[in-house]
Amino acid sequence: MYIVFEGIDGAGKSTQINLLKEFLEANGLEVECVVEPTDSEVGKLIRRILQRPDSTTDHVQKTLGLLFAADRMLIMDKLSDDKKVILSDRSFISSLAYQEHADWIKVLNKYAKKPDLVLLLDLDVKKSVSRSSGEDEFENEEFLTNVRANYLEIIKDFNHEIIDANKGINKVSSDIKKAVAPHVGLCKDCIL
Ligand SMILES: Nc1ncnc2c1ncn2[C@@H]1O[C@H](COP(=O)(O)OP(=O)(O)O)[C@@H](O)[C@H]1O
Ligand SMILES: Cc1cn([C@H]2C[C@H](O)[C@@H](COP(=O)(O)OP(=O)(O)O)O2)c(=O)[nH]c1=O
Repeated sequence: MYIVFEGIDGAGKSTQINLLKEFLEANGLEVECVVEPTDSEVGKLIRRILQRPDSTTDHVQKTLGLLFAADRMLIMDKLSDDKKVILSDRSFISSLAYQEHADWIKVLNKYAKKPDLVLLLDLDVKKSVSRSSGEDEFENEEFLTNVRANYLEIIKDFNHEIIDANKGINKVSSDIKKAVAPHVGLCKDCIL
């Protein structure tokens, strides 16, 4: 089971992945977490490029589209372990939302694993900017407004749940557990 967390920067993906992992493990499931960009050589290069002042310009975005697709191929074996619940912080859906040029990005990611479930943590852009470190050029209001709109459109093509990420951490966590429970054979009504 490959469950992907998506959302703009600061939406709470890593916080919620940790909470869901604890919950699933307490219910006897084997869980593995992955993060994109990864800690591979390609992932390290991506993180450097994300900090360039011109990172949101068209050619740098296309460069990132290529690198993200390569980085994700390096974790394909891990994502394909059907005995585990894989919780992923981002996927090729991030490339569709951030890098745009949808047809080209789809071709580049032809061999990327398709998620069984996408949880879109939908956060107000202003909250995202105030939560983020400000280190990356990506974390600006205009850019993220566009990314959020892209997500709401793209997500329709996938089995998904939209989670209101503006709520407190515990409420978001309980909404996520309720959304995931039926997919992993747990009782939705047993979650507070
Ligand atoms: N529901 C929430 N309400 C308020 N702050 C939150 C919430 N979820 C996460 N945060 C805080 O926002 C910041 C970004 O959260 P994080 O989980 O790293 O987001 P992401 O992985 O999506 O970038 C962290 O400081 C985290 O503690
Ligand atoms: C996976 C992926 C991430 N990104 C961007 C989104 C983030 O701004 C950045 C990842 O940086 P990161 O600091 O990990 O952000 P977050 O905590 O919000 O996930 O890379 C893309 O533009 N395309 C992609 O395909």
